Amino acid sequence: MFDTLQDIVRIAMVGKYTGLSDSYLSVLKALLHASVYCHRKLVVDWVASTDLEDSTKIEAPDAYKAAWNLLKSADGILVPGGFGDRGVQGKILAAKYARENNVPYLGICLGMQMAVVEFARHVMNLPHANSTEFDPNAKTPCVIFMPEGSKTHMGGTMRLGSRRTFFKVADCKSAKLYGNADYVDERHRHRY
Ligand SMILES: NC(=O)CC[C@H](N)C(=O)O
Repeated sequence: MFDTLQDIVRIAMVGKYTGLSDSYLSVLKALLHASVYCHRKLVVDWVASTDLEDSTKIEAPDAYKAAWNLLKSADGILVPGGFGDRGVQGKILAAKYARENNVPYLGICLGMQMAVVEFARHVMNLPHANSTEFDPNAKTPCVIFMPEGSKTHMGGTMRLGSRRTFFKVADCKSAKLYGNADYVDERHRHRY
């Protein structure tokens, strides 16, 4: 079926492990299923998020240009999960580009958290907005350590596995995405 598809859909995958597609295997499989459903031939362009950053413009201008060209030719931008602050600025830049240019953006875990930081900084005019994962003393924390976790036991404290989330707000956009459900069971793997 995949081989018969003609029209291409380009997805820019902006992450850290660009040389290691195994770590994003489930994301790639989901994209493949979704693209076949939409009768599109999936092309995934891997973009190292650090290559989108200003420092790369100076240190490796060709890599910077190539990364931005890939991002700009994408039909959709996906920023998957991740840990650690390397490449985080590039993820924020990708989210900003997507928002300003109306390119569909899917942020998973860290990718979603960075879209929140981007929106807070550039739309809500909160320049110090950050996740406390990257700045524990952030003046405007907008992604915070989950109170049920323990700061002293890293690794063992992640919110892992299925968890029920209730939609409590009337006319809630997230609830609509889930067909106006009262609650949703989602898989978690994060500390913030
Ligand atoms: N799965 C993830 O992407 C984790 C995001 C972030 N590092 C957190 O711990 O919340």
